[in-house]
Amino acid sequence: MASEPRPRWGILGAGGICNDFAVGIVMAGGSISAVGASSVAKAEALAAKVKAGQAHGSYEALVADPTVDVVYIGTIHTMHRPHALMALAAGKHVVCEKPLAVNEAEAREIIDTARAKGLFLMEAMWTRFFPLTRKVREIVAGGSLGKPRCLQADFGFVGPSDAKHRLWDPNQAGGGMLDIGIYLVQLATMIFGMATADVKGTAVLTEQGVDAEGSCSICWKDSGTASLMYTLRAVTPERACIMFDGGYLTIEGPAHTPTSVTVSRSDGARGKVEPETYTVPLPSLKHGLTVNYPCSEGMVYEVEAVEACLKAGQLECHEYPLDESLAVLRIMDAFRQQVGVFYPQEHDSSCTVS
Ligand SMILES: NC(=O)C1=CN([C@@H]2O[C@H](COP(=O)(O)OP(=O)(O)OC[C@H]3O[C@@H](n4cnc5c(N)ncnc54)[C@H](OP(=O)(O)O)[C@@H]3O)[C@@H](O)[C@H]2O)C=CC1
Ligand SMILES: O=C1OC[C@@H](O)[C@H](O)[C@H]1O
Repeated sequence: MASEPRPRWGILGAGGICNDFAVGIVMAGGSISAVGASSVAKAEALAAKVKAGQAHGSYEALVADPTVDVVYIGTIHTMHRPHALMALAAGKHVVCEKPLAVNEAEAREIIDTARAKGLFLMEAMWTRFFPLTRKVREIVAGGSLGKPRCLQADFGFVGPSDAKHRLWDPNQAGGGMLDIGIYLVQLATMIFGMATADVKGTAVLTEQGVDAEGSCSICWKDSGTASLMYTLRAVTPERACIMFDGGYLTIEGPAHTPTSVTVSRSDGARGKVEPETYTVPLPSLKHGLTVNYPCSEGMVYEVEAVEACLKAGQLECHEYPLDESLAVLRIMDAFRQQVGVFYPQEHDSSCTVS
């Protein structure tokens, strides 16, 4: 019996993560129809590497390409909204890098558009598709450790020395929360859910006014608390620990791309636990392919998950639903409001942090 054709991908952008996601498609045995970038030379360079059929010198040409079914958007944060809206307007399914948009209001506009058009949309929160993230969810839902009560997690690295880099630039919605704090917040919503939470934040801001380091405490009064710390100026273990009434679960660093998880069960005697470790190594890169970001070999899991959704005709992914993208942005909006990080585009559009 002939197998169904795979969805044909278009890669919008040719920067660091676009390469890595495209490598994930190649590793999944998928099909890349085209790459579209700000210049044809950039598009051609990536297209040659991942053996895409076409290279377009504009994003408009990419989304208009009839051989593209689903567009992956890997441009800077501030371009996610216009690029997602452009691809949806052209009738394409969309997978958009994290954060789905700069704030909740922008994300809502993208989501409403996708839903109105009956097109698939997902924020590319690749962590959700790692085998060990799925294992963590299974353990939490299974209830054998009891109820999750607290989460403690960190993510940090020393940011680029180039002061103009997107991470430091308010015009590109820089700062640590939207870039890496988001991984901690999505872990918290994965454990404690999407209900409205009380958010308390503190942060160190740069001279340009973006957050170089921050600490975010979240309280869901009926379920638990999260204590999250991120930094762009220190190396951290990038570990996460979920604490239950019957023990604790440690996701070893790098927790956003997990390869080792230890479950420590309490036998009832205070201070005594029985540890059990699960490991799943990263998949190997296919010959000749290279990635820009640590552990991007794991992009393949996300590609497989999206393709499974498309094959099943789903318009969103139950492992990272759009309402959860909104819940995460709501928390990040509240955090930014408290620590005083506002982006220029938020002053002159209706999309403001509420
Ligand atoms: N899932 C993950 O692990 C990771 C996700 N990301 C996410 O991916 C996105 C891109 O990050 P990254 O790949 O590191 O960034 P890069 O700077 O490497 O690439 C960003 C791309 O955005 C496009 N772009 C459009 N407008 C501008 C502009 N005004 N200035 C600069 N670039 C512009 C460019 O596309 P073109 O090539 O067409 O010129 C550029 O290549 C971010 O949203 C980030 O959060 C980043 C790293 C890891
Ligand atoms: O998503 C990400 O994960 C890895 C980081 O290095 C990068 O800055 C960020 O965008």
